[in-house]
Amino acid sequence: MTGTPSRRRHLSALRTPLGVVTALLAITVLVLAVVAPILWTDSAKAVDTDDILAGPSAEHWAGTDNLGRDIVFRTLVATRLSIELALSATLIAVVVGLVLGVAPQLLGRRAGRLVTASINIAVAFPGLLLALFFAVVFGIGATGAVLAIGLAGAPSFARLVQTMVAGVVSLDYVAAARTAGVGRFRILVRHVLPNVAEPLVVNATIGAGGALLAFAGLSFLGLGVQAPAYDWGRLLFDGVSALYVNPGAALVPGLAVLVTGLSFNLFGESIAKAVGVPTQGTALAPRTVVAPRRSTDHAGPATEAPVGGTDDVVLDVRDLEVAFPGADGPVQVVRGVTFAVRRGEAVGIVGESGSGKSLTALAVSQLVDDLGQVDAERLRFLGEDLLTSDTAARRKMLGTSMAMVFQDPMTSFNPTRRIGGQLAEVSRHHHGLDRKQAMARAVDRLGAVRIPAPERRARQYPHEFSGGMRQRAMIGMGIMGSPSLIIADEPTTALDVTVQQQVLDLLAAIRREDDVALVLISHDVTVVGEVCDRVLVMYAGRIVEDLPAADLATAGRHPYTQALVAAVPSMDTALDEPLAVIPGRPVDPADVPPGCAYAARCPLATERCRVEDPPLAGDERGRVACWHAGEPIEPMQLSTTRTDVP
Ligand SMILES: Nc1ncnc2c1ncn2[C@@H]1O[C@H](COP(=O)(O)OP(=O)(O)OP(=O)(O)O)[C@@H](O)[C@H]1O
Repeated sequence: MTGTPSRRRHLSALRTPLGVVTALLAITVLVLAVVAPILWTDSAKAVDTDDILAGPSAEHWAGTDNLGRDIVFRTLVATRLSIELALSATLIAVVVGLVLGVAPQLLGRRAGRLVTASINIAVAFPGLLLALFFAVVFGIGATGAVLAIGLAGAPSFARLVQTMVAGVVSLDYVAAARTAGVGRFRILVRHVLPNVAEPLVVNATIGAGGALLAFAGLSFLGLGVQAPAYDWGRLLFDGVSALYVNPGAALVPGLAVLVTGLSFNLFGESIAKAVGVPTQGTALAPRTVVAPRRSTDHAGPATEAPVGGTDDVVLDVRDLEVAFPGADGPVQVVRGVTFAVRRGEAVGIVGESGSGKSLTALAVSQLVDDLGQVDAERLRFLGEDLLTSDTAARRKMLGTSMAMVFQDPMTSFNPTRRIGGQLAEVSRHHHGLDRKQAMARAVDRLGAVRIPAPERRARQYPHEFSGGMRQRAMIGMGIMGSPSLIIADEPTTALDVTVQQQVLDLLAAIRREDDVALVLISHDVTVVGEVCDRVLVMYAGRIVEDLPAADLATAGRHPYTQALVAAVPSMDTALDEPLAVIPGRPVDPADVPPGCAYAARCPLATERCRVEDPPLAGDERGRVACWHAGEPIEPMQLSTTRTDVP
C-alpha cells in the first residue's frame, strides 16, 4: 500500500509554514531532552562562587544563578525533566479522560448519567484551580505536581472522548454491531476506540503544551519540583527571585517554557486542522445509548394472537409507541403500531418523511437512542419477548436471527477495519468459529452476495468498495448467521438506479432461497410494490392502511395511500412538468390534531374526521383506518404539483 489517506493528511500538515516551524521546534526539544543531560550535566552543575548572579558574558551567555551555575546549561539540561513531567501528566490526563469518557457507554443508564454530570461539573472548573487543589492533596513535589496536572486535565479529555464516542456510536456500523449482538465492551474496543484514537493523540500533543505551562505555574508557586532537582518551572522560580540582578536567570527558562509549550500546542493544532479532528474547544453535547425500557402502562394480555393468526410468525408487534422529550412534554412519533411478519414474508413500510417508518424498525431492532422511550403491549421476535431485560441469550438471538441493512453504505462499515474481518466478527462472536473458519465463512458470504473475487475483497477496507458493493457486503454481514428477518431501511436510496435493482434482486433472492422474512422501508412506493407481499402505509406515526402489495397501485382504500401512489411519476410524465406532490404538509408530531391526522390534507374529510380518529379496522382485504375508506376520489384531488404548494 502507498499510505493511508489519513497519513497523507498528516504529512500535508507539515507542509504549511506553521506546521514546519512548530514540528522542527518540537523535534529539537525532544532531541535536546535526550542529549542535553548526557552532554551538559557537568557544566550545569559547575559551581563558581566567584561569579554568583552574574549578568550575561561570553562565558555565561545568560549569566549565572545564586551559586554561579550557568543558566543556559541548566535550562538545556532541565529539558528532559520538564518534558518527562509534562508527558507523564498528559498521559495521566488522557488515560483517566479515556476511562471517564467511555464509562457512560459501558455503565448502565443511571451510572452513565452520573459520570456525565460529574465530568460536566469538573470541566466547568478552571484547570489551574483544580491543579492547585490536587497539588495540595498529593503534596508538594514532582510526583504531586504530575498527578495534580494530570487529573486536572482529565475532565476536558473525558468530555472530548465522550463527544467523539457519541459521534461514532450513532453510525450505522455500530448499530449493525449492536444488532449483531456484539457486547458494549467489544464494540468499544473494536469499533469505537480505533476511530477516536487519532483525534485523541492530536489533542494529547496540544495537551502536552498546556501541561508544560501548568508545570511552570505550579513551580512558580513553589508547588512543583523541589531542589536539588530542577525543571524549567523550578529554574523560573529561582530566577524570579534574582530578577533585578540577572533577568536572564528567569528569562531563559521562561522562554524555554513558552517556545516549547507553544510549539507543541500549535503543532497539534495544525495537524488537527489538516486531518479535520475536533479539539477540546469544539466539544458537543454528549449522548449515551441504552436499550429501550419495558412498557408498564401498556402491559396487555401476552397470550393474544398476533394480527392475522399465529402461524409462522417471526415478528409480532402490538401497540408500539416511541416518544422523545419535547419542549412541552414527550412527543409521540410512533403512535400505537400493530403488525406481524411471517416466515418468508416481505412487508414494505411506506410513508412520507417523518411518518415513523425508521423508528418503528429501530424499536424492533432495539436501536432507538437513549432519549427515546419505547413502549409496547407486545414486541416479540421468534417468540422471544424483546422488552425483557438485556440478556446475553436475547442479544445472541437478535445477532444471529435479525439483520439490519441501512441506507448509507458509507457509514455501514467501520472505516478502520477490513471488510472480511468485520464480517468474520459476527461468526467468531456468535457461532464460536475460530479466526480461520470465520474468515472462510466471510469469504463465502461475500461470494453469496455476488461480490466478485471475494477472497481478495475480504482483505480490503470499506473505502476500496463501491457504494453498491458496500451495500451488498452489508447484506452479506446480515447473512453470516441464518437470519429469519432482514430489516432494510431505505437500502437503495443512496445508490444509482442500476445498482438499486441489483441490491433489490439480491434481497429477493436471499428471501426466496432461505425463506427469510423482509421488512423493507422505503419512500419509493414502486420499489415496495415490486419487492413486497404486503405494504404498511404509515402517516403521522400510525399505520393507516395495511394491504396486499398487488393492490397498492390501484386498490388502496385510504386517501393517503392513493395520494402516495398518485404522486409517483409514471413513464408518461413529461420531463419538463413539475413533479406531483401530496397537497398540504405532513403533521408535526408535536402538534397532532384531534381526529384523523390526515384530515387537513384529505379531499374526503368531513366533520367526523376532524373530531373522531378512525380505528385501524381489519377485513379480508387488509386493514384501513378511514371513515371514508374506498370512497371514490377524483385523481385531480389526490396530488398537486410542487409549484402549487404554498
Ligand atoms: N432521535 C430523535 N429525537 C427526536 N425526534 C426524532 C428522533 N428520531 C426521529 N425523530 C422524529 O420522529 C419522527 C419520525 O422519524 P422517522 O425517522 O421514523 O421517520 P421516517 O418515516 O423514517 O422518515 P425518513 O423517511 O425521513 O427517514 C420524525 O418527526 C423525526 O423528526
